[in-house]
This record gives sequence, C-alpha cells and structure tokens, in this order.
Amino acid sequence: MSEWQSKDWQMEQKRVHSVVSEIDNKINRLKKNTGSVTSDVLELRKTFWEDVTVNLDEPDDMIETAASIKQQAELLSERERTHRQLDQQLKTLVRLRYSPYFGRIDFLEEGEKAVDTVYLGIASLMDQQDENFLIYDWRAPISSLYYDYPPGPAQYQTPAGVIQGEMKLKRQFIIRAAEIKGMFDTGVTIGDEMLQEVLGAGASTQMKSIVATIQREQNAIIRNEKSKYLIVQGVAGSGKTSAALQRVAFLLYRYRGTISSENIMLFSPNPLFNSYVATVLPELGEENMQQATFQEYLYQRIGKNFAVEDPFMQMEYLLKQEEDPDYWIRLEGIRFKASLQFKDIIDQYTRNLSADGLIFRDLTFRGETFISRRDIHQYFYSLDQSISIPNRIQLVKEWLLRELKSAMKRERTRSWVEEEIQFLDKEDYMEAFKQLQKKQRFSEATFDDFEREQRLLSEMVVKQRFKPLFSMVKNLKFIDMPQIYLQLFNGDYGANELPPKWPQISRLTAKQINDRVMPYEDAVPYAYLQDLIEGRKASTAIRHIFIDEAQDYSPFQFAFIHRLFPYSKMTLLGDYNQAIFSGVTEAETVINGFATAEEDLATFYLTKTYRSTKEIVEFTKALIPEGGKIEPFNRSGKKPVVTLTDRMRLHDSIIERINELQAEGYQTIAIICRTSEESKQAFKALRKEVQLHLIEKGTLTYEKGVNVIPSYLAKGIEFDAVILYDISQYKRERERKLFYTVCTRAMHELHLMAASGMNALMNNIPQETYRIEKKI
Ligand SMILES: Nc1ncnc2c1ncn2[C@@H]1O[C@H](COP(=O)(O)OP(=O)(O)OP(=O)(O)O)[C@@H](O)[C@H]1O
Repeated sequence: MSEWQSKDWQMEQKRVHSVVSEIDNKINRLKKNTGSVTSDVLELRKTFWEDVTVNLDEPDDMIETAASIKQQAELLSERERTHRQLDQQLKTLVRLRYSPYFGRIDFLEEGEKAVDTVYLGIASLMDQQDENFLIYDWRAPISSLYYDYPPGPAQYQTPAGVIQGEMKLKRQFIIRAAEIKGMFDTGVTIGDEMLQEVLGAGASTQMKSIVATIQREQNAIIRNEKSKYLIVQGVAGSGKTSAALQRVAFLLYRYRGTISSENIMLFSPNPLFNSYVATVLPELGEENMQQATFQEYLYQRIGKNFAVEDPFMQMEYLLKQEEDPDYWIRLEGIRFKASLQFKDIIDQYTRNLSADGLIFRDLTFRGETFISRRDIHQYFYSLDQSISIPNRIQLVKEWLLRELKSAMKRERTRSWVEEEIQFLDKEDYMEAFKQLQKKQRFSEATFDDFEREQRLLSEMVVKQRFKPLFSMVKNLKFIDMPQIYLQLFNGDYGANELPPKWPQISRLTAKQINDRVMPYEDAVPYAYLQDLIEGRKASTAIRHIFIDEAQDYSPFQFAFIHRLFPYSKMTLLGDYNQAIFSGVTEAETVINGFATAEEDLATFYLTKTYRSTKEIVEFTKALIPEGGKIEPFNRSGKKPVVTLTDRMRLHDSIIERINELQAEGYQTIAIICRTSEESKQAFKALRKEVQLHLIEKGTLTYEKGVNVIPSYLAKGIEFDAVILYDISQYKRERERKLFYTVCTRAMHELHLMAASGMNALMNNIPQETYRIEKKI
C-alpha cells in the first residue's frame, strides 16, 4: 500500500470510529427511550383493567364500558407499536455499528462549488445536531449514483427532477466490527474485488442481501417506479430473486407511510424457498413482505372439497408415468388448460350460462327434498337476465334463506321435534334453562316456565337440524360447481379450436373430478369459473405482487392472479430456460407470452450470471439453445466432473465424492435426484455411510451439510457443491430445462454421476468444458 493510500485508509478508519461513537450515543439514548416505553407497556398491561370502568348493569353502562375498553386497548396498541419501532431502530443501529457503510461517492453538483461526500449504508444516520447525514440510506435518490456510474459525469433522479454533476470518487469498503478490512477505489462497475469476495465465500442456507454490490442493470429493476408491470427475464444465477428482495426494500422506503410490508406479496415456488429468502429484508432493517406459494392459495380455495394435486405431484407423474395409458391425453389436457384459449372458452361458457345451464343441488331435510334443484333453477332463470350471474346468485341465496327461516318456524310444532327433545342431553337442558333465565331478566312477560322451556328446546332442536342447510346456502353450496365445470367440456364453442383429443380429455377430467381429485391443471380453471359464477371481490390490500420463478406459471394462471389483484403492480421474475414444468409439458408460460399495453410494461434482460464459477457456466450454457448469450462473472474454479460408473458402484462413488468435497471445506452439498422417489432411495442407501438430510416438498428449512433433494425443489436455491445423482435418467429432450436447472444450482463445484452411460442431452456440449472420470 502506497503512502497516500495508507493515509487515506487511516483517515477513513478514523471516520469509521467517529461514526461508530455517534452510533453508540444514539444506541444509548434509544435504549433509555425504549426502556421507558417498555415499562409503559408493562404497566399498561398490568393495570389494564384498573383504568377501565366496568359496569354492565344497564345497556348504557355496557356501551360505556365497551368504549372504555376500546380506548385503553388503543392506548396499549399505540405504545406497543412505538415499542416495536424503537426496537427495530435499535436493531438497525446495532447492525450499522458492526458495518456502518459500504460505499462512498464524492459528487460535485453542477453549479455548486463544494463536493458532497456521501457514505452509503443500509440506513441513514444523522449527526448529533441532526443536520448532516453521516450515512445515507442506499435507497436515497443520491445513492443511485453509486450503482449507476463510474467516476466522471453522472446524474440522478430526484422527485424534483434530474440532478447532474461529476462523480469525483467512488470508493468501496468492507467494514466488519467497525474495522476497515478492505477499501477499493473503483472504476466502471461495482468492483470485482468486492464481488469476488462475496461470491467466493460459501453458499449459505439463507439468501443474503446484495446491497453493497448491486449492479447497474439490477439497480434499474430495483428502483423502477414507473411501470405497472415489470418482467425480468434473467439467466440462472443472474440475481433475479436478489433484485426482487432489494426492490421490496426499496418500495418500503420510497413509499413509507403509504405502503407497508402487509401490502406487498411474494409468490414463491415452495415452502423451502419461502424460508430461504426470509432473512434478506430483516437484514436490511425491514419487515418481511407477505409470502405464499400459489399452491397454498389454491388449496385454501378448493382444498375442502377436493384432494388438490400440487405441481410437484403433477411433475412426479410426468416424470415417471409415461407408461400410463392416459399419459399423452393428460399431457395434451395440461397444455390446453394452461392457455388463454381455454380461459376464453370458460368466458364464453359463462356467457351461455347466463341464459341457461347452471346446475344446482337439492336442499334436503330429514331425507326429503325440501327445495329441489329444479326449483332453484327455475327461480334463478326467472330473474332478470340483465342482472349478472353473481348478483342473481345472491338473490337466490336470499330467497333460500327466507324459505329456510319460514320452514324452521313450521317445523317447530312437528312431532319429530318433540321426539328429539326427549333424547336431548342434560347439557342441552341446562343451556335452555340458562337462556330462559337470561331472557327473563329483560322481559316483563310472565309465561308459564314449562311452556317457555319447551318452546326454547324445540327452537334449539330445529335450529340445530337446520344449521347445515343454512351453512350450505350461505356458502353457496347449492350450486353444483363440479358438475358445472364438467358440463363445460361438452359444450360447443364455435370458432374456438379445441385440441384433437378433447373427448378423451373430457372423460379423464370427469373421472378425476367425480372422484373428488382436482388435478393441478384444473385447479385454476375451476376456481376461475367459480369466481365468474359466484363473484369475488378483488383484493385491494395488496399493492405490489412479486412472482418469482414466473416461468412456472401458465398464461391462464397469471390471468387468474391478475384478476384477483387487479390494482396491484406486478414484478415477474423468471427464466424461460428453467421452465421445467412447461419444458416437460410443452405448455405455454406467462414469461414469454405476456401481453399488455406497452406503456404499462418494462422488460429487463439479465444475461450476466453471478452464482457459478466460469467453468460451471461454460458447461451449463452449452446445454441450452441460446446459452451463448450468458456471461459468467470472472471467478474461476474446477471444471465439472462427469463420473461414469454403474449401479453397483454409484453409491460408493457418491460417498467418495462427498468425502472429498467435505475435506475441501464445502459446507452445503446437495445430491440432486430427478424425482422424489429417487431421492428417497438415495437417502436410504447413503445415510448408512454419511450424515444426510432429506428434503421433501413440505420441508421448511434446510441445514448445512449434505442434503438429498428432488430436482424440482432445488430451483431458486444454491449450494457450494452439487452432485447430480444419476444423469443417465435425464433421457428425454423434454427434460433439458430440468437438467439445466439442476446443473445451475452449483456455486463452486458440479459433479455429475452417470450410472448407465452419458445422457443424450450432453451430446452437444464441448468436451473441453468438463472432465470425465471412470469408476467402473
Ligand atoms: N449484485 C450482486 N452482488 C453479489 N452477489 C450477487 C449479485 N447478484 C446476484 N448475486 C448472487 O448470485 C447468486 C444468485 O442470485 P439469485 O438467486 O438472486 O439469482 P436468480 O436469478 O434468482 O437465480 P435462479 O434463477 O438460478 O434461481 C446469489 O448467491 C446472489 O447472492
């Protein structure tokens, strides 16, 4: 280090210490405040009832009591909220104390004389007088200079307009425990040194924030405010998920006060992925957004009435059941049911249903039809056709409820009621007695108690018996949705072209729906049709939706999500080359068929990949047609190794490899199998020799060590080293994307085991991109 460099270093270190001492002051002050709020909260909780005036004597007193409780609860919740905020601030300060900032820019604004020195960290920090920024939040408008420009002319956008000027210096820091560990003055992009350090480290079981090394093209995604829809098509490992999470943090900052973490929702591919990304926002001092898998949503919608197949079960079927006589019919069905054409057919079908065709269920009571499906049908179609179907359904519902209420009155005097009263439990009598007493308190009437009790008991009996009918009507179960859905397959849709095997598809669908099984490909069309008939209020609470692994959503599924959240902005992140479901089924995916008005849409392409070493990228890019465009980050490692072995020696070869990798210090190693069945077999055989974890579709977190995982669950996550269990099994062209996806999970080392010969998908891969070892 030259003399001036070391001088600079000392000067910067001095500044770090001074900032840290300011942070300490703030921490101390905050702790005092937090302490007093904590004791306020504790005191309030303890004395909650003392400060509430409880008087239940008269109705007026009761109202007053309720108001008093409400007031006290509001006070408590306000103090609790303040407490949470102070706690959050404290956590952020503690994080800043450890590493106050990661970058500095010196910027001379046009027309100004003095250079602004801006230090960037995960949150802003003011000096003691609250006058100057010691640290700028990385999301502040001026901070974007750091991500977007090398030293030289530069500009940034503020709400008031564009600010132009010249960047005089761009410096990066690695600060740990208040000590500068590294410091680089950088040129064009966020320096290689820093990225080298981050990417060279081991994979973690939880995703990390990339705040210090966000690249310019990622920054554009993170800070986009204009477009309603953002589509990010990025190659494997290009930082799509990372950028998405940074974008969430940006939106929370930019729209603080109007948008909070409850207004942002991330759809992720599986529960494991949910927890994989769950630490990024807290690391940045923000609360996590809402997270769900699409499957969870579907399950919540139709899981009560059907065994809903999930995408993983569908994938297992597609990978294993080719010999099933219905395989190709189902495949054609999956393709068609993914398309917007099928959605059009459902729209057309629903329009027809407005005139005729809805199917209802009988309402039966004590084994007899009480209101027949025909009566309901007649009532529905007697209503004015200009009223929408959902509104007519509401009118039918109201009519049925009225009918039920008058029937209930009629039934009270029937002989069956008296009979059932005889068989009532002691508790029921007690309940009736209690109710009677309660009523008498407020009533002047002086009926014969016995008569009153009998009446109450008969009311109870009838009410109990009518309960299921009321709930059936309230939940609109008088509509026979499964049969309405199946009837759709028998219609004539004129100009809409149906697939050649439509009758067989229709038969297969009927078989499953009648068995109360909801195939994954039918779940969305079914729920969509149900919404059209029953009506569903659009959600207004969610303002931003993120869909990760968007290539796994069909155009129909996306249209469905869009209908549920019509007012949300959306960010879709995907990689067409990793469209494993659509790869196997050849169905369309939303990622390359997104249609919307141009002014609403911004499309981004990320071609640089950060996850894997250059050697692994050179190998994987040869696997896909347009792989030539993929640019690896300049980080070197070993070439991928293909081990030719046989079934006898497969497990020994894998164990040998695991031992080598562990000796090299790798902490997350994945054995990726093609299917879940293969994973289970591998796990059973290998666990005798080495400590392992098995990851299944319900697995919530994964641990360091060796994990056995089925291919489709490994998407989105990464490992230090990947061992592909048996690449000879990836035989079909349709599995190319799946094969590519699993290979791209490796950061540092990729090992491919072949138990019965090389696979055909590797035919065009240049020999020099990998090494072959023989273990036969
Ligand atoms: N700007 C960056 N700075 C540091 N690391 C980065 C950056 N961008 C991406 N990475 C790292 O690259 C790896 C891949 O990122 P990420 O998982 O976000 O990519 P992806 O595009 O979602 O990948 P895939 O589609 O393969 O699941 C992660 O380890 C991430 O931390």
